[in-house]
Amino acid sequence: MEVVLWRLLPLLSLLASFLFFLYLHHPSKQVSHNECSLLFFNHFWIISKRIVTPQGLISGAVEVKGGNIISIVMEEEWHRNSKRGHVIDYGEAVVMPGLIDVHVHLDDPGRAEWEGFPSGTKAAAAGGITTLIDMPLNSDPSTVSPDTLKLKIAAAEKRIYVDVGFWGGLVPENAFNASALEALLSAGVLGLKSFMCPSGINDFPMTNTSHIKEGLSVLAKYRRPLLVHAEIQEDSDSNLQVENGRDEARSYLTYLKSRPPLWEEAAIRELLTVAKDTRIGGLAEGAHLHIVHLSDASSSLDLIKKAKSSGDSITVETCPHYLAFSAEEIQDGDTRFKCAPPIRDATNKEKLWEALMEGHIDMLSSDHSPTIPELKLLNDGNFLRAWGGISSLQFVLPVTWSYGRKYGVTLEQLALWWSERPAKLAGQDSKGAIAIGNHADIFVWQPDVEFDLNADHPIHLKHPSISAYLGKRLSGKVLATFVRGNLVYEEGKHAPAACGTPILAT
Ligand SMILES: NC(=O)NC(NC(N)=O)C(=O)[O-]
Ligand SMILES: [Zn+2]
Ligand SMILES: [Zn+2]
Repeated sequence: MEVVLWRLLPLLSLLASFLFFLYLHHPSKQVSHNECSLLFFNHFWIISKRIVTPQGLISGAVEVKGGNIISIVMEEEWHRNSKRGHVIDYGEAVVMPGLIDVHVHLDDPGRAEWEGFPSGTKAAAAGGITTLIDMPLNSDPSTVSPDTLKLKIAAAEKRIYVDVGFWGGLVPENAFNASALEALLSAGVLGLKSFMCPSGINDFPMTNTSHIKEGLSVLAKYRRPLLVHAEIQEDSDSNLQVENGRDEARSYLTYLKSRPPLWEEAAIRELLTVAKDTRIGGLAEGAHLHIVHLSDASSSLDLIKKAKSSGDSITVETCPHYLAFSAEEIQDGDTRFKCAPPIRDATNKEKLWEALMEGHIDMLSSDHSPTIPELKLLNDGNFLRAWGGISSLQFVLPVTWSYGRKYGVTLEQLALWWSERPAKLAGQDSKGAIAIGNHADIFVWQPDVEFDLNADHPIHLKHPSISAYLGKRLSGKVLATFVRGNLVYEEGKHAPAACGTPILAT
């Protein structure tokens, strides 16, 4: 009897391992007691033939444990490797560092009906974005003090599916008050943001260069950036046309002429008078200036290039909508395309691509700035009165890729523009690259898979109808998104619980 038992033992243990395997892979077990992730494991390997690392594209495996990347091995080494754990093999699909979107308006708290943290961060996860930095305006109140930052953090609690940081507002009320700015920075905003023209939001008034100079001198101590909406309202013919008839107001050209490139150029010219303070040995050494959503690829860009070569600490972003669309294609009355600065002509678009490819534009951001469809005035089509802002968050990756292919955009460039440089701007040393020790913020996608962005497509944004990309055919399907090792999105499904981390600067 005893002998029989001994003989059966290997068989029994085989059966036990098989049952354990079934238990782990049973569909109902995919969602464990850990509701933050669609994956049961805390220690696992991601394998792919195409992993984008700072050293280039490799075929190999990324080991994730406790939310971090703990090792990266090449394919040859992997085959020699005997220590294995749970393995997810993505084959030819591309594994990249999660995108970091430094310019997002989620409008929460106070205007969550415009977007809000839950839908905004679900859309981000579905688009491969693992971290976003929320703008200080369009929420109510604006984030301009420690108390208003507290409201943001409270609103984000258990409602964010990806990591979220916050920019604070530099406004006339706090700009000349160094201790107020220090309190805001000490409370954890990653940097400040200001407008050189009216922002469209009453509790976020515009700043002039004196305010900005003061802001930079405080930011210098914290080594954090100032982001600037660089347009200065100059007189233009079409300012006078606001009261014109319905047809003029529906015409895209009327709107385009109301915000000429001169507005951007004038703002940047003024900005550069204080940007020199950021040079080594300057009054605000340690601070950094970042120009958001550049649209003008002519004189404005020339000024920025000159400032960079003079040693100013300055960077610039543009957005997918300036790279995808041109004024010529925008139909009159189609206010989905209204944003500031405006989308300019096709020649300008070509020059933006050229500047991006040549490295004069440092990074990309969505400037996702939605509202309720009623305020987009989609029926009326009045470009002068509609809310300005493009709705795009979930689609920035396929848009950059689809429209960039003819310019020869590479996967490494995508990682540079959408991960590495944004991480640096936001001071996130543990993010922005697939590297040992970093957070396991990773997404997996199939660049060649095309899809029609129509009503059948799962859109997680609160108001899909206002998206400028609706009706487009795009290339690049996101399969899976990991935030700090949690599988937060896979094939149309999100993790049950919202476990993103609010990021506060220390
Ligand atoms: N209040 C806004 O969200 N404005 C935004 N609007 C745009 N870009 O049209 C922006 O970033 O300037
Ligand atoms: Zn702006
Ligand atoms: Zn914005």
